[in-house]
Order: sequence, then C-alpha cells, then structure tokens
Amino acid sequence: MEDGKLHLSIKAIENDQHLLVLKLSEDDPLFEKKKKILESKGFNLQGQVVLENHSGPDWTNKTMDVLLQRARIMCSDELELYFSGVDVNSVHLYNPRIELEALHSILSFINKALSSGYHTISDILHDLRDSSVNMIQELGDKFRPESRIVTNYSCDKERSLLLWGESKGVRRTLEVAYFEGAGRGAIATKDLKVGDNALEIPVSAIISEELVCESDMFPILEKIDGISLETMMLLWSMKEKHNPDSKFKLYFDALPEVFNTGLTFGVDAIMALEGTLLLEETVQAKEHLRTQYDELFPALCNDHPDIFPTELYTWDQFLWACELWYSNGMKVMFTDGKLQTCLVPIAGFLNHSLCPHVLHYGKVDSATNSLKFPLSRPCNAGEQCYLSYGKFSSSHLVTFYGFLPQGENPYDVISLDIGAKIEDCSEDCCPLSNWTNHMVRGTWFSKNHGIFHYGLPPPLLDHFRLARSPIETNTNENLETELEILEDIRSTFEDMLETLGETNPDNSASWDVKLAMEYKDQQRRIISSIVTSCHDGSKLLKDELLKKWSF
Ligand SMILES: C[S@@+](CC[C@H](N)C(=O)[O-])C[C@H]1O[C@@H](n2cnc3c(N)ncnc32)[C@H](O)[C@@H]1O
Repeated sequence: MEDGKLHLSIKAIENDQHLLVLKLSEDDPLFEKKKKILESKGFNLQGQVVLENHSGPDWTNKTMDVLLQRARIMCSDELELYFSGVDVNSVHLYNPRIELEALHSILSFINKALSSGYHTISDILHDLRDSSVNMIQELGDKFRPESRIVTNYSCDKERSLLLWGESKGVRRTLEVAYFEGAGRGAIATKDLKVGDNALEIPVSAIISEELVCESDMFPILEKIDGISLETMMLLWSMKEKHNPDSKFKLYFDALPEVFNTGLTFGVDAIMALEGTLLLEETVQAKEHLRTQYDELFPALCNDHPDIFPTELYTWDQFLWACELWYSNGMKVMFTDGKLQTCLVPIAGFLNHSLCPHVLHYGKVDSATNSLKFPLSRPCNAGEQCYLSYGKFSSSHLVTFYGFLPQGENPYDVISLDIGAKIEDCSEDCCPLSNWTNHMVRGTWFSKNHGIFHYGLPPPLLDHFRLARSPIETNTNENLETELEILEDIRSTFEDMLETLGETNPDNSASWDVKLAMEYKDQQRRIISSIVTSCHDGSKLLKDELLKKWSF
C-alpha cells in the first residue's frame, strides 16, 4: 500500500514469519527532512517489524507503538517538522489531524493486508487492526467540540436539496441540522465506522467548469486576456443563481444570503484588528477583489447587456460570489487528472474541524464516477460529522470562511520576518536547521520546555545561535549566549503584545467586531505564551549559571 507519504508492505520470511516493512516514500517532498529525523531518533530507514504467531498480549501494543512512532514522522507536514522535529513518543496530542492520518494509514494497510490473504498471520493482523480502531476511537473521544443544534430553524430548503440529491443518485448517511455559531451542518443518521462513506456525490451533481464552458458567456469570457476558469465559474454562478430553470436551482436557493467572512468586515472590525497581521490580510484581499471587479465591470455589462445584465453584476453580488467560492469551493480531481475548484451540493453542508471525520476526499472514483467522503474516524448517529477544509491558520479561516475553529489550531502560526536562510550546519548537530522561513506558535503545543528548548521551535533557536556564534555549533555550554537569545526574543514579542493592546469584551458588538476581537485575543494568547516561555527559559539558564559559578 502507498499513502503518498509512506509505504507499507508485508514480506514472508522463514518459519511462517513475516516482516512488516514501513518505509518513507521517496516521492514525499519532505523526504530528506523526515529521513534526517528518523535517523536522529535512532530508527533505521527500513522500518521492519517481525510478525510471528503469537508473542503475548503486550506484543500488539508494543508493535502498534513502533508503527505509530514511525507513521507520525512519515505523516507529518513541514510545519510539524519545523516546530517539534516531531515528538514521536508523545502521548499528548500535538496535532490531532496528523495523529489521525498516522493511525488511519496503519489501519488502511492492515485492512488491505487482511483482504489479500496472509492467513498464517491473520490473528496478528486482526489484533493490530482492533488496536488501531481503538486508538482512533480514543483520539476522537478526546476531541468533542461543542455543537448545539438550534431546534427552531426550519431546514426546508436544505431538505428539498437533499431530495433533489437523491433524485440525482446522491447517497448519504447524513441529515442537515442548524448549529449554534456554525450555521448548517451534517449529522450522522446512523453509527458510521471508519471506511464508511458519509456521502457519495455523482459527478453529474457537481458544479464544475464544464457548465461555464457550455454556457453562452464562455465565447465572451475566453477572449479576455488572463482570465482564469475559476473567475469564469464565479461569473457564471452570479447569473445562474437567478436562473429559474437552472439544474442547480435548489442548490442556489439553499445558499445563505450573507456569508459573514473577513471579506465583508466593516470599518469597526477592521479597526479592532489593529496590531494584527490579519488587518493587512483582509484589506489586501478585498482590494485585490475590487481591482479584479473593476477590470471586468462595467465593461462586460456595457458590451454584452443581454449576457451580463447590470443588476446581476453589482460589486456586492460579486463579493457574495467570492465568499461563496472561497468558503464552499472544493478542489476536485476528475478521472482525466484535471484538478478543478467546484461547488459540491450537499457536501457543502459539512463544517470544518481540527480533528475531522472525513480527511481524504476530493478524488473522483473512476469505478462509480462519483466523489466519495469516507470516514477516517467513526461518527455516531446524531453526532455532527466534520470535514477538513485544509491545514489553515485562523487568519485564513477568518478571512475566507468567517470563523475560528474550536480547540487549539496547530496551524495558527506567526511568521517572523527574519527570513534569510542559514546554511545547514553539520547533520549531527542540528539536522533540521535548513528552513527558509521562521515562525512561532503557542508554546503550549511544545512538550519540551527544558533548558535549550524552552518550548520554542528548534530551527528558530538554531538560527539565533548561528547568527551569534557561526563557528561554534555546540552551544550547550554557552549559557550566556542562550540567555541573550531569549532576552531578544522576549523583547520582540513584548513589543508585539504592546502593539496589540487590550480589548474589552462587548456582547452587544456586531458579528464582525466580535470575531475580530476573538481573533485578536487568540493572537495575544500565542504571543503571551512565547513571552512566558522566554521568561521561564531565562530563569532555568540563570539557575544553571548560578550553579556553575558556585563551583
Ligand atoms: C462549506 S460551508 C459549511 C456549511 C455552512 N455552515 C452553511 O450553513 O452553509 C462553510 C462555512 O460554514 C461555517 N463553518 C464551517 N465550519 C465551522 C466551524 N467549525 N465553526 C463555525 N463555523 C463553521 C463557516 O461559516 C464557513 O464559511
């Protein structure tokens, strides 16, 4: 089996014994970094586990542990490698999504192995499968975001859309409900296991580029220099929304009238963002859209009033359509290998979570010509079923989706403008120093707050160490330098805290001001954690220095 990032295989050896081999995929763009981590943790690159019948009750747990430690590294993304070099032994959740990917990769492999024979070791494989299923269940149990259903919301339009879906061949084990603070969402109609499909949408029920290409606006749009198919789709949807004969009428009818994303923040909310990078991000994103609009309108309406009626192409409607596509668009890979941003009716009801039920979706199954949404973790009947929209920071989620996810978002990082790449020092001393950008995140994610770590990202510390003593690579002795580094980092982040200022909670504030303030509070929490970690680290160093001097 191959999961893009890791190869798992079973080889028969002697005396009914088998070898389970877990190897890093060389196609993984992070291959070199992961290889270095595996080596630095003392793992050989050819991860092998001998499977023999049967080695006692502890054997399954120990084997799962070995497999999981490796799979965590193999499934990690660049961000996780940057921050922790992956704390493979951690029993804490540093990133539930990666933990889920690692467990799910192991489970999928074992399921495949079981269905393709290996009778002599089927007991072992069953035990490993049960163990991974239990671990996935435990992971999900630790992550239960609050989701309260609003009972007085009529879901008539949504139900009509579900019925339309059934008539188009949509299969589902989900119902729609309205949730406090999240709008519509999907709940499981029965207990769903890992591998069950929450949804299956035939390609014919997906809004894709084909529709604009067949429309009467295409011959006009294709003549515009540099216009993308995504922009064409957006313009098509602005008109189709009002088409009483549209094949997707029930879909458009069920869309929210307003989206409430960062793109429609009012002046007060923008002002409330003062001191955060999100202020610039939202302003720039909106300016970019305004420029794009002004390049197309009113020219298109003036030149082709029959195809582009002025009343359907106002700036406000353009912005609504941008919010629709940003917050509901899904990347879909079709069977011809083309990747398109599409609107997927019904799947668009699924909300996002940091520990989603559906992790892998977006590739059309050629056997059924449909888009499937299989579960990577179980979802009980009546429970809200979540999707992963992607590995997004809170600033991205606020700007383009208009919400902050519940729980600690590991992708919530603050980039630091100290970009210059430093050359890799020797592999033995700091194998993961070769980064082009530096960043920080809440230090509560780090499990190592000890001396020389302080809960801060190792590559960032190495960057400062190298900048101070380019020749000396082993800084462990250099406590004074460490102290200076921590003082520098602390003062930078104290300045940031000061720029952020204080916010006073105001329950009567509008939705956008509340969201902006909530975002700002989160930023403050992240920055405060760095200041505190620097402070605690300095104390550790001073204690150490005192000990040295007292000898
Ligand atoms: C694809 S739609 C999901 C369905 C949406 N709730 C609705 O009523 O149409 C994406 C939007 O749902 C909302 N949303 C998704 N996940 C959320 C979450 N975890 N918490 C709050 N709102 C969420 C945001 O408004 C986002 O822009």
